[in-house]
Amino acid sequence: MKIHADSPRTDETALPVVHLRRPRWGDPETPGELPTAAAALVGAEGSEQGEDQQRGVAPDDVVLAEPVIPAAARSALVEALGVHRVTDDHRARIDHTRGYSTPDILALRSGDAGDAPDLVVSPGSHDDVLRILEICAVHHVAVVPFTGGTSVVGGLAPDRTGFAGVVSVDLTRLDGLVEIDEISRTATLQAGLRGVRAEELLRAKGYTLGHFPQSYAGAGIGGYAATRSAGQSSAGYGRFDEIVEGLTLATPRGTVTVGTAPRSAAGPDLRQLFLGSEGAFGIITEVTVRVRPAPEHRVFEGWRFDDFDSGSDALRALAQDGPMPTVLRLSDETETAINLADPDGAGADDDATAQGGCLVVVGYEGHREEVEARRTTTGRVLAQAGGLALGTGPGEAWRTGRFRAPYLRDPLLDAGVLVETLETVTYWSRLTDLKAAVTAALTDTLTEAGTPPLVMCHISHVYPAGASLYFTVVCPQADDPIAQWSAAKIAANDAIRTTGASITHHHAVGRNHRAAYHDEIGELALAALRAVKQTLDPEGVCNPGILL
Ligand SMILES: Cc1cc2nc3c(=O)[nH]c(=O)nc-3n(C[C@H](O)[C@H](O)[C@H](O)COP(=O)(O)OP(=O)(O)OC[C@H]3O[C@@H](n4cnc5c(N)ncnc54)[C@H](O)[C@@H]3O)c2cc1C
Repeated sequence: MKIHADSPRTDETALPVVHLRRPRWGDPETPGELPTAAAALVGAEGSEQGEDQQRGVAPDDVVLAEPVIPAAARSALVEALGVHRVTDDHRARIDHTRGYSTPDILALRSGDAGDAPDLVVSPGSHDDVLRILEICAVHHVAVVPFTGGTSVVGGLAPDRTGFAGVVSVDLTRLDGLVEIDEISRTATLQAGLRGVRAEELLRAKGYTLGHFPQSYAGAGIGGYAATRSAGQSSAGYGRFDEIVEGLTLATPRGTVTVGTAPRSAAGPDLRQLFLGSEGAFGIITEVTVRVRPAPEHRVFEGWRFDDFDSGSDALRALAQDGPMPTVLRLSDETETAINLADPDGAGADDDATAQGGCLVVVGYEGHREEVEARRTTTGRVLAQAGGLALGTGPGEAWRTGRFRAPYLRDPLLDAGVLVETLETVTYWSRLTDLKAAVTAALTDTLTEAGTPPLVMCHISHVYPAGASLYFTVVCPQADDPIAQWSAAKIAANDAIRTTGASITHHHAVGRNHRAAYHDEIGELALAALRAVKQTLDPEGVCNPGILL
């Protein structure tokens, strides 16, 4: 087995926009395949026959419930948007069913499209979105905003109990670069703009957003803002919420615009109320972001540390005392040994894995002289902390392969291998305990179920006070893989909350993390958020059951 030749092994400036077709990741014309070493690692060599059996029900054969939208709501939507912008087409409903978590993929493969929307509508303007919300509020129809559809936390599967139907609002047509303010270095982008296309439009003017989540091929601006997404270059460019200067929100009660100035003492910062609101307060239609000049030079390199703790100390030193590279990431011993930082090389030995220990990937972007100066001083800190320079090989392998890992999941599932990820964040002083607790929770639960896992972890985003941990879990699939993962995830969530960490650093809350999130913020804070929702969305039609 080999990775398909056309799968995107490239950097962010050359990736195509991918229109995701459920249930598989990426362009259906260029399916991912397992690299030989990875296939051998999971015992999936030559299992094409097994693959066909595991792929499950084809999307076109999934049986959908009849759409249950009130006739008056449907005709009002058609009148507002035009007949071609309102559809209950089978494939459109399937492609807007849930997101891209492993349970989402498995459910659809099993033929379960129970969360399919009744209608998919495509607004072309902010006013269209206002009108949709107004109509849905009147007819008590639930509304799901949909940008790229890459949610991994159940953010696209609202609780339809008590509602007269569910409408998915696909924002793809809101795909414009509204304006660039070159003096202030900001850009206003429409919410439906895909990340890849946004970067393309900005690069044409000499700028970059610097936001590259692993879901970059599919996710978009509205989704980034609604989930507080974090890109792989967050050390240098900041998380998405950190670069948002302002936004426009359509609600069933009208429009809210925030972000008069970059900083203000005029009351609480309302941008922070709407960033991460996951469609529960309304639909974000425009976002103004800080942009940077596109980098003229970049260098990515690898460093080796003896163990995770010494690598973690080195990252903390950089996060607290500088200098800060653009990308900074530490794989633990298991992830390094598997070579997960380079999906093509997963399971294979190379420079990064040969000597054991833990791999740190460090990337620098900017003006040439500044990059080289930062690289020298960062290198000094890493060497003093016990790091061994591995050169640019492992860094470049990670940079050009970093959008490929999602392509491995489908062939792994085809081969009967369960793979899923989860993430969390805590203070540096609690990081070791958090890693141990989550690893033990996942290992114990899946081992007791008779499917001992491989649990890998990396530090993906660092701050002066703490860091996020990202876990990847691989194990044989049980007869009911959704229940199998659900038990492991509950145990991991408990471990996260017991060690005082946050239930999510960047995947957001959705439906899957709702209970843990409510536990995390407490009753009073929850009541305050519900009061905001009640004000903006008195009928409660905006993404019911998501977040709140
Ligand atoms: C393979 C893979 C890799 C991933 N890697 C990363 C990563 O590196 N970093 C990261 O942060 N996340 C990652 N994610 C998670 C996901 O991509 C992010 O949450 C992303 O920000 C979602 O963007 P989207 O456009 O796909 O949003 P969607 O999935 O369309 O929506 C996400 C949520 O926001 C709501 N929403 C969408 N648009 C709007 C809007 N305009 N206004 C209000 N609410 C809205 C939706 O209803 C939903 O609840 C990954 C997911 C996958 C499948």
